[in-house]
Amino acid sequence: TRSTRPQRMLKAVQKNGTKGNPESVISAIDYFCKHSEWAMNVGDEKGSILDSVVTEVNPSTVLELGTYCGYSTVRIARLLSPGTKLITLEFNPVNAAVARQIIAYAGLQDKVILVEGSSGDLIPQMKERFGIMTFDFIFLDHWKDRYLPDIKLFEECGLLRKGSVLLADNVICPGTPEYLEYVRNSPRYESKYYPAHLEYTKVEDGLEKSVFLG
Ligand SMILES: O=C(NCCCOCn1ccc2cnccc21)c1cc(-c2ccc(F)cc2)cc(O)c1O
Ligand SMILES: [Mg+2]
Repeated sequence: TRSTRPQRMLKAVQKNGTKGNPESVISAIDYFCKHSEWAMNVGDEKGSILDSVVTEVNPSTVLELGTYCGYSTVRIARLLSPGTKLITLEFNPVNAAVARQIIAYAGLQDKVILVEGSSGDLIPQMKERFGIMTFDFIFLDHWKDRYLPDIKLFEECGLLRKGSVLLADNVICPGTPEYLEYVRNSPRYESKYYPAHLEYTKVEDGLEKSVFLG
């Protein structure tokens, strides 16, 4: 059967990237998306904002919802302190298989735990399966209609602490209106919008950073 876009992206990384060099993997994916095929990675513009928030938080416990091809996984993992690992959830097994190879090509496989499944099933298992108490940093980049139910699940499962930072992609395009309304009106969060554009386009999009106040 015909290859998938993530599989073609992996080939481009292996051709144009340098093994063990995360920056070259990020550049190879951005080049592929700008010159060959658009793909729904967070991209370079929003990726720089992601980098700055991760650097500011310097998290010890990290969760990413929505691995896709591993682009943002590589962006985050390359900035983590030695010994820190990030957990990333991917629903689509074909994409997960590509992501594992892209993460390994970047040399970051020891900093990443990639779990296949849905957030609704896996979030309640975080404490028992991974020995997590609370998350310092969460990147939301999965089904846009799961952002709101999942933030409520984080609260119910006691996975947030005073100061936990949630960063959400695509709050304008495709959009997460119910999530935005919740975090911007809840007294339990301090939220800030970072304007940008949909990856590799001129379409308006942005990231919403929300700090849990306890
Ligand atoms: O849809 C998007 N992402 C989500 C993928 C599936 O995620 C499924 N998934 C991954 C873990 C996971 C865990 N639990 C449940 C579902 C779970 C997404 C879409 C666009 C986009 C914007 C404009 C367009 F014209 C077309 C597409 C841009 C983005 O940046 C995105 O992130
Ligand atoms: Mg996204």
